[in-house]
Amino acid sequence: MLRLEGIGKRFGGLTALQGIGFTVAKGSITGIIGPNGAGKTTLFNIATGIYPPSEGKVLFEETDISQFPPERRAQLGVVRTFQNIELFGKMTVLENVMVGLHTQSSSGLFACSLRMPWQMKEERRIREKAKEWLEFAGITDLADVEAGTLPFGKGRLLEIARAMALEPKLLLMDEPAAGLNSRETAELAELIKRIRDHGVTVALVEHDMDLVMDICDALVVLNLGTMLAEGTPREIQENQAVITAYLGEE
Ligand SMILES: Nc1ncnc2c1ncn2[C@@H]1O[C@H](COP(=O)(O)OP(=O)(O)OP(=O)(O)O)[C@@H](O)[C@H]1O
Repeated sequence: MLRLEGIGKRFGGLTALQGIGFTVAKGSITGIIGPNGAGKTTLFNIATGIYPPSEGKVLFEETDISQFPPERRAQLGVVRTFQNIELFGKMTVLENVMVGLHTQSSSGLFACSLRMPWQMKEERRIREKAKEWLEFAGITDLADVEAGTLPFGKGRLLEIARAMALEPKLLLMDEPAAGLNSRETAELAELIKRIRDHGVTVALVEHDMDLVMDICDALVVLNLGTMLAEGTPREIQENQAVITAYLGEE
């Protein structure tokens, strides 16, 4: 689904990544892990189009998207979530998902504000669709709550619902468990598995090892800008180089 080939990234004289190559298999939940400063965020930014790689290629379904900006990737089905949740705080939970759907709709926000009959119908369709995504994320009861007042964990679920409304083929998540307590993390884990079971491939950068080991089908371990290992969670847990890299950090 997503293939990285020989990815390198330099910031001035600093080599942040070198020779990174792996595939995110269709239908998988793939985790990218590694000690602090390993290059995870840099790799995530390259995969999502924040900046291009200094060398190598990002291929999505065999299309070279290395130079595509985030919007163009989203049109192809590569959608991301943010570590710092970016919601419209003054809008309700439901409206936040509706905004995402409007950007896809033929009429758009402006036309809908004119309230022509066919646009009203479109508006109703979008509202229904948005409700379905709230249900999917388990936050239906919060539909009319102002998004800015949500507890952090619910905000994250909303952000994911909004991303899912774009009907991605691949969802890239930047530290989805950051800032969540254990109950919220468990809720998140269930949602991410549901997303995979819904047919959406997931790749995530994450620090929470328990979560990663629980939900991921495959792991990629970065260390000091290079690839240290890849394999199943069990293989990674038993990998001596990985154990040394993590212990060396403490
Ligand atoms: N925009 C930038 N300009 C210069 N150096 C950068 C930039 N972004 C990252 N780096 C450097 O690249 C290296 C990898 O950083 P990166 O943030 O990708 O690691 P990380 O694995 O995400 O770390 P953490 O787990 O602490 O978030 C670090 O040495 C960092 O200082």
